[in-house]
This record gives sequence, structure tokens and C-alpha cells, in this order.
Amino acid sequence: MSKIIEIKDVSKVFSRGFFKKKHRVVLEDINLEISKGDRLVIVGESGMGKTTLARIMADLEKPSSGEVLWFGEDIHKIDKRRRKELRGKVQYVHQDPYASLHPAKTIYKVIADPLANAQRVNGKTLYQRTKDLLEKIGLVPAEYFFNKYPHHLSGGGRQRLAIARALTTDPEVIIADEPISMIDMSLRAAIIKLFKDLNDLYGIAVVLVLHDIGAAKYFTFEKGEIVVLYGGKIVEKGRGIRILENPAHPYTRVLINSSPIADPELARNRVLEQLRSYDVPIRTKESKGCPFAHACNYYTEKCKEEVPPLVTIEEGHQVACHVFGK
Ligand SMILES: Nc1ncnc2c1ncn2[C@@H]1O[C@H](COP(=O)(O)OP(=O)(O)OP(=O)(O)O)[C@@H](O)[C@H]1O
Repeated sequence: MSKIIEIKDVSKVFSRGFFKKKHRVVLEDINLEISKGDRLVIVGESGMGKTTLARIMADLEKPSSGEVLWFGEDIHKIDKRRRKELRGKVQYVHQDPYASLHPAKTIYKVIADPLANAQRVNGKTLYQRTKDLLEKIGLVPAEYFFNKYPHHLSGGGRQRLAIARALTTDPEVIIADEPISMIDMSLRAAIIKLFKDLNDLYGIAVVLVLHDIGAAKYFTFEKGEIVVLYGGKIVEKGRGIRILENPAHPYTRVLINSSPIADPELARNRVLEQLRSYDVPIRTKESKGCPFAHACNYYTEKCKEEVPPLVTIEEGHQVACHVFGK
């Protein structure tokens, strides 16, 4: 499988205050690979570092240390021209489709302008490709939408348009940050289905940042991996359905068990595990131990002292936990 993105020992530290003396480690020693045709979901609650990781993958943010490779090339070492060449192959879709779409451009122009630029086409060919692209992402019949504006679309329609724009450069991977969080519940499954289709039908690798476990399950049901982030570290990683049905890390279990369930009877009767703390961990360079130790019901002295390594517990399934299996 040819690798599209490799994240090697990446950490991100944000500094603030007088002389930038105060700092916060938001990502710590992350290793991740995206290959051709992959599906990957990054899950975790708010503040765990998901967006920062997605932005680093897309070269919208620079890591404080570690390497980011696109197609085997270190993106911080290649020259501007090469970076520009590769940039179209890695596309990022923002959480808020409305903010990322030019409000004064017609839907035709939102797609045709970047298409003309990326594919060096004009006239009839440009018209046809714009039409094809809108139809590919489900804005049908395309010509009906040509002279409308993004604000004429529903949230789901705008997200489709943002995805179509990302496709203008023929990307190898699309990274979408919480692509369904700002759209109506009823339209969410259709957007996830669109990402599945882009992956299945066109072989585009898709990375989704999600905090909705149901959506993560739907996306990775047939194939794909889930990465669980807690306190800026990968605490569990593996085949999506395996993690959702057999979570190994205490945090993953809580995340899954506390996600909404449709059946009111089941929802009423379920017993939720209470954590010792619900605070988002603030990590610094001096922090020791497992980031989840302060909240975990099973922690030991070792958990407070030593960062647990990510170890393989079965084929394609890794967990970072000192108390796993004990
Ligand atoms: N530019 C920045 N400067 C300082 N701190 C930042 C910056 N960007 C993010 N952070 C902090 O880094 C932490 C992780 O943020 P991030 O947005 O990556 O998390 P997240 O898991 O995506 O959460 P959310 O779903 O709320 O966006 C947060 O505590 C956030 O406040």
C-alpha cells in the first residue's frame, strides 16, 4: 500500500504568556500512517488534540517536533514549489462549511474557479467537469444549483459543496474536521455515506475527526481504523469495529458507553461508569505518567509515573494502558 501521509513522533506544544513561558503539550509522540484508500476516524472528546492533529496532517499547522511526510517526502524540508504540487493531493474540509465558502460566489464559481486553476481547463470542458463534480457529490441536477449561492443550501448541502471543492484538485486523501457537527441530525448519515462512497468508488483515502461514536461506527463498519486520542496521546488504535465492540482502554470504554443510544429502554437501563475526574488533562513537558490516570478507576502507582507505551494486543489492535488485562 503506498503511503500518503506519515506522522512520525509528532508533538505539538502551544506556548503563551510573558516570554512564552507557559506552555501546554497538546500532542505527544504521535505516530500514524494513511495509505491509499484508507479510512480513518480520530475520536475523542473536546480538547484532546483531534483538530490539531488533523491540521498537522494537512500542513495547516507545524508540529513542534517530529516529521510529517507526504508521499514519502518531509513537507518541512521540500521547497515551496514541490509543496504546492503535493498540496492538492491532501485536502482539508473545515468544520463550518459556511465560513469556508465564499458567500458572494455562485455555486458554479465555487467549483469552477479552483477546477480551472487546478486542472487547467476552460470553456465547455470546465462547464462539464463542474457539472460532473456537483453530481458526484449529490447536488443534482447540477445546473439547477449553478446560479445559486451557498446560503441557498442547507447545512448538509453546504458541506457537500465544500467536499466538491476539495475534490477539484483530485486529492488522494481528504481530511475532514467534524464534518457533521454543524448540520442537522437527519442529514448527518448522508454526509458520512458520501465519504464512504468517495472512498469506495474513487479510492480516495478519508480521515474524519468525529466525536460522535455512532458516526464513527457507521463510517468504519465495513473497513477502516479508529484512533482514540486522550490528552494528546493515542490511547487506542485499531480496526474500527473491533475497537467499538471490544474496547481495551478504560477511556475508550467510557467514550463508547456514554454515547447516545436510540432505544429508550436500553438508555434507561444502562449503568454508566463514573470517572474519578472529568477534567481535561493539562499536559506540560514535565508531566509524567498516563494522561488518563487522574480519571481512571483502575490506576496504579505506575500509571502516575510512567507513560504507557502503545502495544499490540491482537493483530491490528494497539492500546496504551498499564492495567490492560490485569
Ligand atoms: N493556537 C492555539 N493556541 C493555544 N492553544 C491551542 C491552540 N489551538 C488549540 N489549542 C489548545 O489545544 C487543545 C487541543 O485543541 P484541539 O482543538 O486540537 O482539540 P479537539 O480535540 O479538536 O477539541 P475540539 O473538538 O473542542 O476542537 C485545546 O485545549 C486547545 O485549547
